[in-house]
Amino acid sequence: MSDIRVAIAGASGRMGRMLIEAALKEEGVVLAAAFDRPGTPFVGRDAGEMAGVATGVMIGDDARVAIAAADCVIDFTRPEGTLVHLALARELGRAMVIGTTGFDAAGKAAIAQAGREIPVVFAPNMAVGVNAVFRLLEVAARILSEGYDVEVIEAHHRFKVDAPSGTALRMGEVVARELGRSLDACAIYGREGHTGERKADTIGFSTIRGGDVVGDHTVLFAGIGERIEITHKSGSRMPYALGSMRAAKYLAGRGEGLFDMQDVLGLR
Ligand SMILES: NC(=O)C1=CN([C@@H]2O[C@H](COP(=O)(O)OP(=O)(O)OC[C@H]3O[C@@H](n4cnc5c(N)ncnc54)[C@H](OP(=O)(O)O)[C@@H]3O)[C@@H](O)[C@H]2O)C=CC1
Ligand SMILES: O=C(O)C1=N[C@H](C(=O)O)C[C@H](O)C1
Repeated sequence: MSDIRVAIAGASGRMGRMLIEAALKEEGVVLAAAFDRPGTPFVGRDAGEMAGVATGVMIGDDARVAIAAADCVIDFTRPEGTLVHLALARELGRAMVIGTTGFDAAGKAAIAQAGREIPVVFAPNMAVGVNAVFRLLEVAARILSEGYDVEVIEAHHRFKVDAPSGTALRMGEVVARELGRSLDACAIYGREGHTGERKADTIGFSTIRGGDVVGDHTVLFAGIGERIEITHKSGSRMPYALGSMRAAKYLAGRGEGLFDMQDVLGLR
């Protein structure tokens, strides 16, 4: 199989930099382009500069030119940016890996629609460990389906703009599905004042924001007399970037379809 040529969106962002570093190291992946919003100070500089490598690939500000130069665009930006890049990938017939979180229902529908024309991996967390936790949660929810209250607790850095995290929401969805519930119907996103007793069959979410926390997630199953906690802690963003490289390679030569990291890792 020939190398997959990737374009990195949001090249100067926290994930963009990590993705460039990973793409430069990953066998079977070639960094074809890197781009960011017009006006971003890094536009016009070498994409490898922050990783201390001269690549000859300059950070551009024209998404169309960058996406056209690649087989696959990897996007960790913001929903509004990702949807513009998605439209370009559709028009140009390019594959796309989407790590951005915080989409509304219309955004998710646009991604599903694009998956009917181009190959797309869309996942709230590309780390192998988190995807293993999704499977562990299915087992835990099945065994602890009676008499245990489910709470999802997540912590992230002060710069994160969406809450709860995409990963926390997916954890809630995994548990809700296993328990035969709809997350939309049973999620509680905050408590304040006289809340009354906790209702059985709800799934609660708690969000912590502070400092430089990369990303911690815990699902708590709280019973009478015992508690079970399943926790994942990120110490670096590199596992997200390496997972994204696996996702890009998974899409190489593949036809249209909407996939997630469970597909990429063969966990279905
Ligand atoms: N799926 C996963 O495994 C992971 C997902 N994420 C998600 O990835 C996303 C990015 O996170 P992070 O790297 O920390 O964020 P940053 O804010 O550090 O980077 C975002 C980048 O996207 C650019 N950008 C912002 N808005 C737009 C837009 N409208 N159009 C085009 N580009 C835009 C920013 O440019 P500028 O600086 O000019 O605003 C910046 O370069 C978030 O949604 C986060 O939740 C993060 C880690 C792992
Ligand atoms: O914004 C982040 O940093 C992260 N976002 C993703 C999410 O919302 O789940 C993944 C990871 O937790 C880091």
